[in-house]
Amino acid sequence: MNISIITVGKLKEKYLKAGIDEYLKRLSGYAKVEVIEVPDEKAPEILSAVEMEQVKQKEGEKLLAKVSPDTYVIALAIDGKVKSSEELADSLDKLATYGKSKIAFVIGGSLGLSNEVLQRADERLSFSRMTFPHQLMRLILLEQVYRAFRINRGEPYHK
Ligand SMILES: C[S@@+](CC[C@H](N)C(=O)[O-])C[C@H]1O[C@@H](n2cnc3c(N)ncnc32)[C@H](O)[C@@H]1O
Repeated sequence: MNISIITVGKLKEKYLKAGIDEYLKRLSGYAKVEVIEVPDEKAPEILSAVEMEQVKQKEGEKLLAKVSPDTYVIALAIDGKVKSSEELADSLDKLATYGKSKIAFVIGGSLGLSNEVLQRADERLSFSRMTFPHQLMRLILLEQVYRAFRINRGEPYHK
């Protein structure tokens, strides 16, 4: 299985980078996983609603440019479907069974994902109704993907 995590902005914090590298290393035994960063749109702190939409749209175009037509896209969205770790594991297992070998998880920038990205997505996944910083979201997602592979292989994992 080929998994891409497509994200906005360059990861700056060392502590997040260390965690992400650790999970990428752990995942290397289970799947080909890569993190793709697209540049964020430079914008002032205060934006009008129209400007915010423009930023999301431009970032969305860059995110979608990294998605091939045969990729199954899972958009991370606060108002998406909440799943347990076991349910996520089961979804990934089913995708593999049905021959979906390319999966992209898409994480929005600080303003979120554009409608175009949400429309392209095959599903929207929520990690709760809370808002997480997009850079931390990468780490949380990688840990859950790792957990999913451990669950599917029947390997022990921390409850
Ligand atoms: C800082 S959040 C954006 C917040 C923005 N107001 C929104 O509603 O999308 C950045 C990105 O992280 C991801 N994200 C943050 N919290 C999430 C959650 N609880 N579940 C799923 N994705 C989340 C989403 O992809 C989101 O676009």
